[in-house]
Amino acid sequence: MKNIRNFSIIAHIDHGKSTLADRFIQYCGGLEMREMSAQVLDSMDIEKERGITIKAQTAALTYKARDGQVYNLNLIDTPGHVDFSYEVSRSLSACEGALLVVDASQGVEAQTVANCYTAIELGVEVVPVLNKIDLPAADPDRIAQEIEDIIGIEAVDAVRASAKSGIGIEDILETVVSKIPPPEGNPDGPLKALIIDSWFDNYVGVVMLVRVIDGQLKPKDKIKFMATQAEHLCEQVGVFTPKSVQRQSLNAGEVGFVIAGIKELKSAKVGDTITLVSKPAAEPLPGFKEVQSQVFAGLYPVESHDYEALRDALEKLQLNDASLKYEPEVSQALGFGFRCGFLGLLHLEIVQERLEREFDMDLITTAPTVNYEVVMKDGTVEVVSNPSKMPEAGKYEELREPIITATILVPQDYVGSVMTLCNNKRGVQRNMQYMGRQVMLTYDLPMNEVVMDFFDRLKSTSRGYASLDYEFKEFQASDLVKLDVLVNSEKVDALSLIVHRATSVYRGRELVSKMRELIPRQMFDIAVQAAIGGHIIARETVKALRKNVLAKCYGGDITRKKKLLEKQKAGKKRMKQVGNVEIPQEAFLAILQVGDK
Ligand SMILES: Nc1nc2c(ncn2[C@@H]2O[C@H](COP(=O)(O)OP(=O)(O)OP(=O)(O)O)[C@@H](O)[C@H]2O)c(=O)[nH]1
Repeated sequence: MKNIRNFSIIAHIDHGKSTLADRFIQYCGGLEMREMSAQVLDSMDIEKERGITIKAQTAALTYKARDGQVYNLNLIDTPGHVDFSYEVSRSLSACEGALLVVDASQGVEAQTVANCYTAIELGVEVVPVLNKIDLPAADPDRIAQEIEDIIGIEAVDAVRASAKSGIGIEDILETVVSKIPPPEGNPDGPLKALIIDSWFDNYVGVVMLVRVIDGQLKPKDKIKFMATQAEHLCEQVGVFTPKSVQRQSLNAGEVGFVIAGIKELKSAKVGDTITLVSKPAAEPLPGFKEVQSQVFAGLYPVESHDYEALRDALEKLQLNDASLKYEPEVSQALGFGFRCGFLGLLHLEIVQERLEREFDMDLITTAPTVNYEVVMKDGTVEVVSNPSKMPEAGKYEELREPIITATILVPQDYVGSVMTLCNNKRGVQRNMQYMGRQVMLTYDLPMNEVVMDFFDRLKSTSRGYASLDYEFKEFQASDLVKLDVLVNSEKVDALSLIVHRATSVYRGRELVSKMRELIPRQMFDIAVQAAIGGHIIARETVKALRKNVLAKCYGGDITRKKKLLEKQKAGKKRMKQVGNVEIPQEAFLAILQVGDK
């Protein structure tokens, strides 16, 4: 075990984690620099197109160090986005060390800070690396100081590297060997293996990436999942190099994959402990958690006959994404669809995009919402995630909304505007700390304000410099009201919103005025109204159309006429007929464009 090193890379999105990982693979695989084209590296990363690593990948590397010994380096990749913090914590707890990769031209971001703290709490050795030193704007000395100020670890001597040009790669690997401790564990104890990640493979079923803490795991062993109590027969074990290579066994201290003929991802939950039926461990490894959806939205097919296809697509996506939840839902306005639960906004965006691109679905997505707790008169608590299902005012005792604690890291110049933004979003300041050039702000914020447009606004008020990390804190009673939208006097359930009373009138007005811009003119006047508890608070009219689209092409040119009709048809795709009015997708998300008072 003394020649094993298990480590992860903590880095903010785009700071170069994937590029660096590819370099390690290249270096340890013994390939010459010139043999490794950019394309080869890129093809290993299926998530490249989006630029975000979602599924943790791993690689077992063999490294001959300067001391002449051969080391077994297990690199465990971690997702880099705020929505996946639970996965990050599980990956980190499978490691003894983590490389903190910071872009030497950008500096430390809130997400990296949060992940570093998680690592430090888990007792993981954090080793800083300054990447992208090839960039003219790189200022490694200043960034090293920043790491010391903000994270509080020694960084002045951090390796200066460029993953892109291959500078400092060997130095990093040497630091991994010298600074990160080898794994400890009992090779003869009862098996305890932590599931770091799991995904579905069409040929072999569920593949689990595990870290064996104690004991040994071999094919034909009868295994048991301690959280779900399910039992399976281990069929195959092996490691990724990053190609999969079968092994006779996985031993204490090692990282590798396990295949056990499991058909459903939900039987192999990230964070669960695998043990042997014949010699079970007394207790599971700490830290297991059921992941909970934080953000919800309705997804509806534009064409109602695509409903079954949408169900199939969601089912397929769920095979590989256990955190995606969905259940059928009927909307008066939109017909049959699904209410889906996501880990966060980015997760929602990814799912939506995959449905549209990979499954060719035309969807109407409703504005994202959160879970509310409704305390009924009889004291029971109901959880409601769809605003249109919210009971009428007066029927319940109290409404509670989820509050998150947000950590924002921002350069001093933008502190003022970020604080204004947080206040507008009903934030309560908890802390403010100066750390070198940066300021760390801690706010309690209502999650429903954050899912709206908080992230975009944070970026725009700080010119992209502020970074955010958040975690759920608690449900808190709040004075919330339901805002309904009526189109030609018909209530459109899919447009209902929950808003705070203080801003409800303003939001209602802004919303209908935005919708007036977004709903195309039709052959008749369309009244768009906002109502709270039956009272109309705002009204706008989309005036009837006087000309038709073909009026522009006086007679003659048939191709031009066709083109216009085609264009109109394409534009129609993402519209939904509500009553006799066609409402485009953007109008369902109009609330996201409503600013603050
Ligand atoms: N100039 C320069 N660019 C780099 C370096 N390392 C990475 N990059 C570039 O930075 C961008 C992001 O790199 P990635 O490796 O994809 O970053 P990542 O942290 O893995 O990003 P996610 O996968 O989104 O988490 C890419 O365009 C890389 O080519 C470096 O050392 N120097």
